[in-house]
Amino acid sequence: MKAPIRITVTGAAGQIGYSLLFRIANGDMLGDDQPIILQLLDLPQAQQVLRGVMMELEDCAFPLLQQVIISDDPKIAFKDAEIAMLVGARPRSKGMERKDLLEANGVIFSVQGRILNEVAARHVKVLVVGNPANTNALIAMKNAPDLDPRNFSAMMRLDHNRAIAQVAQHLFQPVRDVKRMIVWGNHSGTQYPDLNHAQIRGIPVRDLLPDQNWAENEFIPTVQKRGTMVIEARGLSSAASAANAAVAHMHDWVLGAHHNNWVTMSVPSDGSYDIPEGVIYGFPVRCNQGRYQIVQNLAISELGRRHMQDSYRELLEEREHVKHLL
Ligand SMILES: NC(=O)c1ccc[n+]([C@@H]2O[C@H](COP(=O)([O-])OP(=O)(O)OC[C@H]3O[C@@H](n4cnc5c(N)ncnc54)[C@H](O)[C@@H]3O)[C@@H](O)[C@H]2O)c1
Ligand SMILES: O=C(O)C[C@H](O)C(=O)O
Repeated sequence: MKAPIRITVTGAAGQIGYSLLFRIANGDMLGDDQPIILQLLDLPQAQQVLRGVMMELEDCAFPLLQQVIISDDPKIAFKDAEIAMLVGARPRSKGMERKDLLEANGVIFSVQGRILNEVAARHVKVLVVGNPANTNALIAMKNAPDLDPRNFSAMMRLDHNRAIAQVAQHLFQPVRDVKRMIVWGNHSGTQYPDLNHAQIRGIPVRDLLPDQNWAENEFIPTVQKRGTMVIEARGLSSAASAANAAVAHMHDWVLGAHHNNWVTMSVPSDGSYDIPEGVIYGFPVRCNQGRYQIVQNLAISELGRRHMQDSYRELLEEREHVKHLL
């Protein structure tokens, strides 16, 4: 029997939390042989709801779930955490851009970064979901100087999955066969979903497209705007698909992606693809034994480069806006 892993989930009483916790407790994230302890954080006014969520977790009698701790104190919730899923933050509503949330949400991540630095396990893996996710992850990372920056990531997996689904649907192909998708940049309208390296059973997706203009005219804008379309349809931002992406992100980071595939993670830039250090940026990565490596030497078109630099510049603007928190 393995030792249990402590997993912190913030915003655990919220929408994403309600879809996420049961998947984690069922073993979907860390495997069906890995016992877990859930440490759930939410605001004082959400504690009653959180107690209800805890009761439901208990009522599932998940064999892997050893303990559930609920708290409104981040020092308790992050204590010895080996995995931290930072979901707790305000979502945008109709008509807002994700970066409009920086004012309201940025400070949450400076506080939580400091507390992670103080009380979490030194090898904690951090995934920031709360928007604007890339810049919030940068804030958390900068406030945790004793932790390895490579332990911090932001979620682009939902965009990655959306891109795969669009290609699979367009070409009437099974989702599982679409490999080597990438979504570069920021989790925002400037992201660059790139199918130029994607393959279906080894055949380049580009060679399968009946209309070469589809990528630029339909695929890219559809993926870029998908979050907005969900908000317009549901009146609430995506939750189950976000939780699913968070589970997949952490699963692949810890246990490796299936079938030698690569996945998109937003991670600290290291100069790869002319994206200078100093932002958290969506890159294609391979994961192995709990570590990720940015996939290198991919050819990027002129148009692709422009998209990638636009998204980089937007991240610089966001960083400038929160420089007092870094
Ligand atoms: N990166 C992505 O792909 C992606 C996808 C979907 C949603 N999101 C973002 O995730 C965040 C959460 O979305 P949601 O739909 O679950 O929102 P929600 O409003 O339903 O839940 C958020 C929860 O966070 C809690 N919270 C707020 N501040 C907190 C703090 N300081 N500490 C702990 N908990 C706190 C709230 O009380 C609430 O329970 C939003 O910012 C949303 O925009 C990101
Ligand atoms: O769009 C949003 O605000 C929520 C989330 O980031 C998404 O992509 O669905």
